Amino acid sequence: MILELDCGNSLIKWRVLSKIDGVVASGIAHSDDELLVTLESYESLSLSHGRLVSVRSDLETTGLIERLDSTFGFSCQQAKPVASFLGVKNGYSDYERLGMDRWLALLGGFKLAGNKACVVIDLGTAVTSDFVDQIGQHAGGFICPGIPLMRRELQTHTRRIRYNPELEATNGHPLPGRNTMHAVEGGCVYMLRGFVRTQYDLALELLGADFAVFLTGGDAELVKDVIPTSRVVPDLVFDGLALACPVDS
Ligand SMILES: Nc1ncnc2c1ncn2[C@@H]1O[C@H](COP(=O)(O)OP(=O)(O)OP(=O)(O)O)[C@@H](O)[C@H]1O
Ligand SMILES: CC(C)(CO)[C@@H](O)C(=O)NCCC(=O)O
Ligand SMILES: [K+]
Repeated sequence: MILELDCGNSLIKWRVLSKIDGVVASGIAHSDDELLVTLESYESLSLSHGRLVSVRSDLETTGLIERLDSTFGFSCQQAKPVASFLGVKNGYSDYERLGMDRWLALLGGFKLAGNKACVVIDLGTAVTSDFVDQIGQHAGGFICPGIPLMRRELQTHTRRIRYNPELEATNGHPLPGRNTMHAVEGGCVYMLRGFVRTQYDLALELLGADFAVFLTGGDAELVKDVIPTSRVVPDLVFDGLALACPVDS
């Protein structure tokens, strides 16, 4: 079985693939410790390979790889930056600086689009967009705060925005807020929706009319109706990870 890890800034998303049954287990962990404890608690998992993408520091990432090796006895492959792969050309002036989660989602998106132009928007802690044209040239993209960061900044830099967001999850398409919590949570959703709309307009200019739009990340559902032709692909980063780190055997 193959362990796949997406180590983001706030969470580690993990899943386990079996050759025969596909995804047999998945979850999120808030720390390396939690991840290892969780994985060890599954008696039915026999992990033989691992692959990982990380936007964390090299020190943190190597630390996790070493702990996985000593606990389970396999060395986890790490997706590393490359200038081009599978027909996609990294558009950053310094390709190593492009977040690996963005690069993998882009590889996954271009393949899913049938090697055609696409826009990939990842709505998580941070929100990112990336554009790739029909010949696989990545044009670059944008990074902006996602809902958790917007919410936290408002609470940190004002005196009277105080509420517990856990009381009510951000909802789909809110009406004007009649209390602070609804005003902020709804406002953040509209910020994302506005961003997604502008990315679509920009894609029309940059890519012409024929492009696919893929949405991924925890908040993709909140914006999907902004672009009716868009597809929500929750595992796009994992799809890209499998392309970048194939496991044979
Ligand atoms: N089960 C869940 N756990 C955590 N966040 C969730 C969950 N379901 C939806 N969300 C939403 O998803 C967003 C986080 O998305 P995602 O997990 O894609 O973040 P991320 O950018 O990958 O984070 P990281 O910085 O860890 O990479 C949050 O705004 C949160 O509201
Ligand atoms: C933008 C994030 C934080 C999104 O997870 C990640 O892709 C990252 O750390 N990127 C490095 C900076 C860049 O992509 O330009
Ligand atoms: K992410």
